[in-house]
Amino acid sequence: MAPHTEQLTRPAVRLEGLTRSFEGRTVLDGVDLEIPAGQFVALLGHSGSGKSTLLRAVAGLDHEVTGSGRLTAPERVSVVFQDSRLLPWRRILPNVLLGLDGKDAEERGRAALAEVGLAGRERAWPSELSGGEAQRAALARSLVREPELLLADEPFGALDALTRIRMHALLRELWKRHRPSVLLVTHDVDEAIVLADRVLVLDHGRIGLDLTVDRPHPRSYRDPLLSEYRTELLGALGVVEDTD
Ligand SMILES: Nc1ncnc2c1ncn2[C@@H]1O[C@H](COP(=O)(O)OP(=O)(O)OP(=O)(O)O)[C@@H](O)[C@H]1O
Repeated sequence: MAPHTEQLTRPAVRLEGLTRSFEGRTVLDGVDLEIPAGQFVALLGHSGSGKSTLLRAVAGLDHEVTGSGRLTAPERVSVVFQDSRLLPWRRILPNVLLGLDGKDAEERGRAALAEVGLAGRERAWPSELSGGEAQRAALARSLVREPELLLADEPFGALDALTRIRMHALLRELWKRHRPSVLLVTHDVDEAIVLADRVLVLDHGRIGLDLTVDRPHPRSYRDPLLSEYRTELLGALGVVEDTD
């Protein structure tokens, strides 16, 4: 996988007045958003606030949905979901290579698996992988396509706490090496502030808070300076912290 060497100055993603409704109910109500190329962004919001709807719109996966507005996204977009969506009847390497052709595809697939720590597991079946390993394979399948934009919808939501922390480090490492723009949907405020350089809160169909997290990486959950960001984000989500 070659890193993106060119530094693009145009925004990778631009939403202008994006609306989406279901059965007459407005979920996205004129969202305006620009994500510069290479930026790592997290999107928070209450359950049902429209995070996945926004992500699906950017991914171009919502053709049948009622809506309006303008949306610009890069050509090469990869999506990672909460479940790995590996095909159970294919081994790991063919899963990673799905839909790819070209002479060097296999070599790239093997390199991607090595990058996510799955060297030697190319011939394993998806059922033989742990949840964390399956998500690693899903990341390899995304990154082997050299996306300009990586969309991730709760990719670590089903993993145990320790595996999540390892996956955070891996995702950040992969981002550093390949520099796609990232839009990470999560429920987890700590995940957002540990990983992302900008955190958005979706509220009543719009971006209610747009927060730049200006702390060096790697970040620790225990960093007291992150607690100000946490408080501000929880406030935007309407959660009052217990100060006892
Ligand atoms: N295809 C659909 N048909 C009807 N309603 C839908 C559809 N997709 C989403 N919705 C509704 O739109 C609202 C926003 O859903 P969405 O999945 O985007 O929220 P979310 O913020 O991602 O939620 P969660 O955090 O619980 O995953 C919800 O009320 C949901 O029921």
